[in-house]
Order: sequence, then structure tokens, then C-alpha cells
Amino acid sequence: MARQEDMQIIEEKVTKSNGEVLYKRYSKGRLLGKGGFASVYEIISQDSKVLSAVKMMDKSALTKGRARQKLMSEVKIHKSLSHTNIVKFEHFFEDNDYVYIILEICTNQTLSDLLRRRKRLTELEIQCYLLQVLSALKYLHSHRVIHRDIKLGNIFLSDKMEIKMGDFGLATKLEFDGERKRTICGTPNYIAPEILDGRFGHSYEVDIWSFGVLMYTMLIGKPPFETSDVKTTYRRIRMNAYSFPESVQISAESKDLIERILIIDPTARPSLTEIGQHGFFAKNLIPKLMPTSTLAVPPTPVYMRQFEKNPSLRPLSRGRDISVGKSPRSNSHKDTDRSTGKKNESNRPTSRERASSRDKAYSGSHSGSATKKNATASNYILTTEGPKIWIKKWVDYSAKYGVGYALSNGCTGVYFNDTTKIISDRDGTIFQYFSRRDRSAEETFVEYSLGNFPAEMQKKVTLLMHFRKHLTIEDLVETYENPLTHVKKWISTSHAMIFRLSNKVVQVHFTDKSELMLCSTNKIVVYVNKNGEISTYALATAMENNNKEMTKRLKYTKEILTTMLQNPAQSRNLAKNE
Ligand SMILES: Nc1ncnc2c1ncn2[C@@H]1O[C@H](COP(=O)(O)OP(=O)(O)OP(=O)(O)O)[C@@H](O)[C@H]1O
Repeated sequence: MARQEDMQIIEEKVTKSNGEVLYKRYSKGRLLGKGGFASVYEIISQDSKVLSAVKMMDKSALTKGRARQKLMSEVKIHKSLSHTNIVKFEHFFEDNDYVYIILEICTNQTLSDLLRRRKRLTELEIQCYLLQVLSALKYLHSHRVIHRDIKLGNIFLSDKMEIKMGDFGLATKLEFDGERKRTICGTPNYIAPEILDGRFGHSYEVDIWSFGVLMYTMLIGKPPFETSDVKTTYRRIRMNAYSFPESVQISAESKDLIERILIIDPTARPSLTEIGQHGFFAKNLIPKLMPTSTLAVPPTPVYMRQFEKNPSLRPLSRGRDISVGKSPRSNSHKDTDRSTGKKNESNRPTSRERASSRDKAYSGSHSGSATKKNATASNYILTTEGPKIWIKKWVDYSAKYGVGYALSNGCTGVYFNDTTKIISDRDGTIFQYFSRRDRSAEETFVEYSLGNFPAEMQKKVTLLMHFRKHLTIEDLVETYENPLTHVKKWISTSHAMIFRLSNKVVQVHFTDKSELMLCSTNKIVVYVNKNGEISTYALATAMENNNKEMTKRLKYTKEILTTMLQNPAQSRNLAKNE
């Protein structure tokens, strides 16, 4: 039998109705994770080029009747579901050795991985995620499906940061609404007391209990009944023995909701609709999706402030003091509440450009010529030692406004002629603006959402959006950093364009299309010759190398960097003076 790890291609034998046999091929990629029975890998269909996840199960582990029967029940239930907050079941097939389930891929892992990195989440994030979990649960229960294993590790995040509920291995479908289930199942920390009791069976309310455990865990950082052994955990669940640690400050609304849900008597727990209407979800506006930066760091106070229902007029600052005003187009558009279908007032961030006539006139004056100017693209591709974030494309529009660029992580930025800098995140939901109060002052930055920023920044934001639209890139590299990596300085000469990035990378594009990357954090030089061949050197000894082409360019770069350091304030085009 082919070992799972060694298989590069997965073949699916398809027998057509006329008896003709076809083979669908998939390329197997990296391991995404392992569960009790399954290993999950990235997979690309060779026909459609669609990237998915494949859950592979060794058939020898499925020999016992029950295991196979359980798998078949998982497939049958999952296949029948279609909801934006549920991992999409794409396909199922088997060969002699394995069973394969092809699923929608969730590139941002699970809420369990998120909590491991972040320890605890903010209430804004919890509201955003739980509303989506509620929506998935409403869908499941209305189709008579009980999930029975709601936990952080079974809630995935898509590349857009959308919640996707997965793992239907313990799910069950009721024949009729009043049916009671008797199988003991669930994950110890999240299991409902009526499942442990077993006398009266259980129903939909077990998912509501687990929802309460989920909320507590995200808020406090560990599950409410957790102990070092399962028996004690079960005893505590039966006695409903949990408390809120004083060391963690939480709102009265969140505590109240958890206390209403974690109740021994299942009939006394609130319904999904009642949970959605609880004050916890009404105290502020709730973003539809969180920005990807929150995978690593909490949302910034400036970001969170836009969701306050009655924002005070107090200007907020981050880092050193820069006040944040309100844009004339700060939104008060209507949004539809996912769970209730009702319209509610919201000022959720939006990446839509809703330019006023003034903006249009402005963009009209520059956009034509800016798009005519061709972008330059880098030939560097991700290497193990080289930079993870680099400029993939750029346009020198400094004759009028500045230099626009797209980074390998999907962020778009502009270095303006007045030395201010702007950089949007990958999704275009937020941007950071870097400036100095005066020439001698230190640079500071402020984060805004695309839906809410000071009116005086309108022109700069319009330009940013313009570059974002035209400098599209593929094959994004996932990275999380704050502040966002951006161009700190550039210089253009008759031989090269040189960028200094805030991640301590110097990136040089020579006119003959060769490139150099100097990474000072790991002291590496990457050279991409004009044919796109990549070689890597240690920075300290790179000059002693016999690659003459490279050493010549490195020497030139060092000279230009010295010039750059001597003129700290302004980025410019030196070609005219040469
Ligand atoms: N759709 C997906 N996209 C990305 N990663 C996934 C996906 N499904 C599963 N994974 C990864 O694979 C791991 C194992 O998957 P899963 O939990 O479904 O397997 P399992 O054998 O049913 O696990 P368990 O024993 O926890 O029930 C997950 O923790 C996750 O890291």
C-alpha cells in the first residue's frame, strides 16, 4: 500500500454510465493537520486547478463495522448541507487503501489555533465569530441536524476570515423533532450534562450548551469545567461548577449570556434566536469579518472604536499622538443582520469606493495616465532564506504623486512625494498612514478603516485604491505583522530602482531586470539574475564571491545606500542629476 506521506498524486477512478473508465487526478500538497482517524492535506484538482482540503482515512483503520458506519453517516449528513458558515463538502471517493473526503479549504486554521496564539479574544471578535456560529447552528437545527461536537477545534476560518463549521463525525439527524438521542458523544470539556446523565436522552440543546462553553473559552482563555482528569471534569459539569476568574475583566452582558446558557436543565436554556437577541450582541455594532491581522494581534483601539454605538468625540491616538477625525463619507448605510434578516443601522467597514463628485474629478485627472504607465514586476519567488515580504509590482508615478506598489502578502501601498506613506491590508478593509508632524519629528502611524477616515485624506485614499485595483497579484504569502510592512524610502537612478522596506529588506531592481535583495535580519543577500535564476549568499562574504555580475551590483547598491542615508528626508529620482 502506498504510504500516505509518499503519495504525490491521488487518482480517482470514475466509471461513466456507458462503462467507460476515466481518471481524475489531484496533486497532493502539504499536511494541514491530523485528527483521530484522518490526515488532512492540501489538494489541487489537475483539471480545474481548484485548491481544496482532502481528508484521507486509512481503510485498515475503518475495518470495524461501527467506524465505517460512522464515517458513512458523517458523509451523508455533511453532503446534504449548504451554508456559508459550514465547511463545504465537495466530493467523496475511495480506492483500495483510502477513503477521501474533499472539502472546502480553510487556510486560516481553527479557532483553537487562533486562541493558542492569542490566549484570549476581544468581545468584538467573539461577537463577530459567534454570530456566524449561531447562523450555522440555526441552519443545522432547522434541518434537524445536531452537531454534537461544537468546540474551538471544529470551527475553521477561511482565507477571508469567515467562520466555517466542520467535522460532522458526531452529528446526527433526527427523524422527527421530538426524538431523543441516547448515544454518549462529544468532547469532554464541551459535553452537555444531559448527555452524561443519559436517562432522558438529548436533543438540540446540547449544541447550545457547547456554544456557551465556546463563548466562555474565547473570553476567559480556558474552558469553564477544565481539570486535569476527565472524571473530575464530568463531575464539575454535572454540578455546573464553574466560575469567572477575577483576573479577567469581562462585560456584564457577556457574563449574563453565559450564565443563561450554562444551565443543567436543557429546557431552561435560551433558544438560538433568544441568544441572537441578547444584549451581548446589541451593545455595539459588529463587523462582518475580522481583519487578518487579528490572527496574530488583537484589533487596534482605533479599529474597535468604529463599532461603538455612541462614539465620543474624543480623538484617539495610537503610538505618538495623531488625532483621528471623521470622514464626510463615514458610513451610516444599512446592513442586513445575518441571523435575523432584519435591517439594522451599521457603520461596518467597507472596502467599497464610494467617491463623491469631488473625488471623481480628482481620480479622473490622474487615473488615465497612471494606468497607462506600466508596472514593473519582481522575478523573485519565495525561498526559504530570502524575504517573505517583498515588492511584487510597482509603478513610479512620482512625477505627480508618488510610487505605488503591491507586496507579496497582498498589501498595497503608496509612498507619496510629501514622504507620507499609506498601506492597506490584504483585504483592503483597513489601512495605516505614516507621517511626521514636522521634518525633524519622529514618524508615527495611525490605523483607519476604509469606511472611516479623516476627510483631508480623501485624495491619498483614492490613490491607494487606484493602485490597489491596478496592481493585482497572485500567490499571496501569508504573513501577519503590525505595523504593516511598507516602503520607507526609495531612490531611482539610471541603473536601478532601490527600495528600503520597513522589514529591513533592501530591494533593488536593475534596468537589465536583475534584482538584489539584502535582508539585514538574517544577513542574507538574494540575487535574481536577468533570467530569473535565484542564488543566495551570506551578506558578510557576498563580495568575495566569484559571481562577478552579482558583486558588481552589490557594490553599486552599497554606494547608493550611502547616498540614501546622507539624505534621510526625501526619496527621489537621482537619474536627472547623474
Ligand atoms: N477544511 C479544512 N481546511 C483546512 N484544514 C483542515 C480542514 N479540515 C481539517 N483540517 C485540519 O486537519 C485537522 C484534522 O481534521 P479533522 O478534525 O476533521 O479530523 P478528525 O480525524 O475528524 O479529527 P478529530 O479526531 O478531532 O475528530 C484539523 O484539526 C485541521 O487542522
